[in-house]
Amino acid sequence: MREIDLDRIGKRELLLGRNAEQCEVVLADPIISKVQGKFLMKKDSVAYEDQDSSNGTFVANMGENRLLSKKDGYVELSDKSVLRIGNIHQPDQMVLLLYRDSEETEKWKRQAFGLQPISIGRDGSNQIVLHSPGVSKVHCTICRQNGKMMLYDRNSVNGVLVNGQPVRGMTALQDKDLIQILDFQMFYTNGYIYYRSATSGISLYAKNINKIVGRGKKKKKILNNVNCEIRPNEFVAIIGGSGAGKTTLMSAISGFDKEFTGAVYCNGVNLIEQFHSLKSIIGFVPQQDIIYENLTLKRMLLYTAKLKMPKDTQRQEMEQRIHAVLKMVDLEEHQNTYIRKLSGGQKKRASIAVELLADPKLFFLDEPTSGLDPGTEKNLMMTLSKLSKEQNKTIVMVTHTTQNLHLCDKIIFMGPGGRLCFCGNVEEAKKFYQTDDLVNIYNMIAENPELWQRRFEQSRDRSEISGRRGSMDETQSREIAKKNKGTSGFRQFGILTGRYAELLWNDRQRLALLLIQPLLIAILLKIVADKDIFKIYESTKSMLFALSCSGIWIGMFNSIQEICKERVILKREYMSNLKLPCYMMSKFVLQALLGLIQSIILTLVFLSLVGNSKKGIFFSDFRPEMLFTVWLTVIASVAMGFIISSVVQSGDKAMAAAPFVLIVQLLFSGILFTLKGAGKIISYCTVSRWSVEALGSIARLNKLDLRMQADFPMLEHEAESFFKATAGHVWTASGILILMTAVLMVVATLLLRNVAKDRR
Ligand SMILES: Nc1ncnc2c1ncn2[C@@H]1O[C@H](COP(=O)(O)OP(=O)(O)OP(=O)(O)O)[C@@H](O)[C@H]1O
Repeated sequence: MREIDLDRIGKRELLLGRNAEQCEVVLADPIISKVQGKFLMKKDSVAYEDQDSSNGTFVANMGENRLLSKKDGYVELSDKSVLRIGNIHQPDQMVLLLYRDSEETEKWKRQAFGLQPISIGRDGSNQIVLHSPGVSKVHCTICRQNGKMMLYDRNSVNGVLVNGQPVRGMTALQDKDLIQILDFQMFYTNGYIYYRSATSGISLYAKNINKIVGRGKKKKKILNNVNCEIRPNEFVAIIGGSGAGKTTLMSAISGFDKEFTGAVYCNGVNLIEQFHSLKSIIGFVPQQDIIYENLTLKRMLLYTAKLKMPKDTQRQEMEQRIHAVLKMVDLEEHQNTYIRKLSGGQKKRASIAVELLADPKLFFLDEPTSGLDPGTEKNLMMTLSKLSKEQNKTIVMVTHTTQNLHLCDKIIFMGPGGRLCFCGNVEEAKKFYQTDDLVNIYNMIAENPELWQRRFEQSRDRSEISGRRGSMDETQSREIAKKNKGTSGFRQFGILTGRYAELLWNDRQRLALLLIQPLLIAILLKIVADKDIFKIYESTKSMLFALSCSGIWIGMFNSIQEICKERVILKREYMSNLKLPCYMMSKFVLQALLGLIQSIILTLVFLSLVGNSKKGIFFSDFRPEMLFTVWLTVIASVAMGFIISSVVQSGDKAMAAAPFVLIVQLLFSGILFTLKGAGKIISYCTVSRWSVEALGSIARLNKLDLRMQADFPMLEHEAESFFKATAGHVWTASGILILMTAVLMVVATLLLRNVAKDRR
């Protein structure tokens, strides 16, 4: 294995071949032609052209996988592009060239195969140790079996790619195979694994990005043919006027918005197609904070670590990582402070800390400096700049500020209509726009964005190599590697339930209100209740209806804001690895528990206040049965609340939708009106109907005297099938309430999938 530093040769054009007299890069291998290819060293990048070699050059680069010949012209190389020369099906007759674009601080190491298998993982006991929280303790092993080298994925969280293809369980390794774990690249040849235990950063290349929204006359282009390149470990700011498409561009190049045309390559791999494999190396901090106000900073980070880090991560390792991350964002002394008590700038840094936990190599931030004072803003920019250089991170942020842009390696200037009007460093921008003040550029672009977009493209084309774009348009997409098992469902459910319980508990004031509410309602019900309740039909029926409505009210208001208020955090976690059914179940289980306590307070206090007890359908006392029915009413209403909460984007909108749902429950319960036709059908779908039906049956309404019977004893009380006092009937009504709850929860979970489409 040889390493060749192309920059050090110091020429613009470098020939690659066997002939030492002609070529600057000499590979004395018979597979290589005398002059095989040519590297063109540009200011920011390197391109390669095959020189009519006898074997051609096979390129695997930014979605391309093809054999090059001279007529293909130059191909732009990106970081970690792979060139293969010779017979790619016979590795012993093939030369493998890996192109790395970033500064390498570490030499390639090699691990020889002995009798024992080679294990690769995060833990120090492995032969090859990869230092990244996203790597599992023992990620994979390679061993000799029946004369073959076999690679076994040890059920790792983030999987292994061999030659760009995900390994499912195991695969046989061939000589010169490339093994990739997150952004660690290794290769196998001649009985050795060559690797680097430090990563070298992620490059990003956006090609021909267009995005159109709206239909008909409202159709508009919000990204207009954007092309840009971000090199490993660069700190990049996307700037431009309001509505210029900064956030839209960032969502597209981060893979968080997939609805655009064009392609984004992350270290040469198509980001959208391989998002599932790559998402663990991506961090995204949206405009709103992605932290829970009612947790302490450390607890927040601990829950996130449990969700994001591999399940074999020990508590001590998590603590160490949390400590390291808090240090990076300078919040160590606030680790035990409740997030609600942190300042705006500290909260922003806390959101960054949450994302840093999984050690993302590609980090996106949407307006992290908005609302910060100039000092805090500068500190944050310096922190980000330091992170990009010291922690090998490629950082892209949207910002409105022009104050500290000199800290960035590159600025991307967006103009109205989603036009890219500049991409380069601050000094180059000033030179291009012939101004000393970046603020002037905003005005110049606003006046004529088309002109500046055209000028910038022309200036770029002059320094580009003709044919580059054309050749890349023939991109062949690779198979999607859907491999990210993440934390198991049960584990996630446990973590999310723990976090939600802590959040409920920490908001003591709200919890107290939720528990006092049923007590007050029970007292109010007693005040309006007739003395002859449970003796006279009419007053009992009205009271049971009121009890049922109270249950519906309590359940819905428990849950109606619980999802929408944390939608931004949910979106971020969902895009990472959160499983929505686990999330919904964690909410439901705790809401059901809370609902049980509220039902106990409401039912038992009310029944003891009215002082009547009766024989139940199943037991000698009807109270447990009444309580159970009220509880079923509450949890079905909790599920109704979840439906509203998963559809709307904010608590205000959820509260605005609530009266409509409650009115439907009142009108179609079958108590206030005699329903026929469509009304009857709707009533079958209401919680109130089945709740009152079960309560009325348990209270044996059919057997109670009508009020008129006091004056006219011969009058008969006709039994209604609605309140048939049989065990079967009570079971049916209760079963329907349970079924409704299950259906509503499934619908709410399905609806919640739209969270991925939220704009921010
Ligand atoms: N899904 C969408 N439907 C309709 N219009 C959209 C959609 N997404 C974005 N836009 C529009 O596209 C334009 C660019 O939006 P974007 O949020 O990217 O701008 P921005 O540069 O980040 O603005 P700001 O600096 O104000 O946050 C805006 O005019 C916005 O209204």
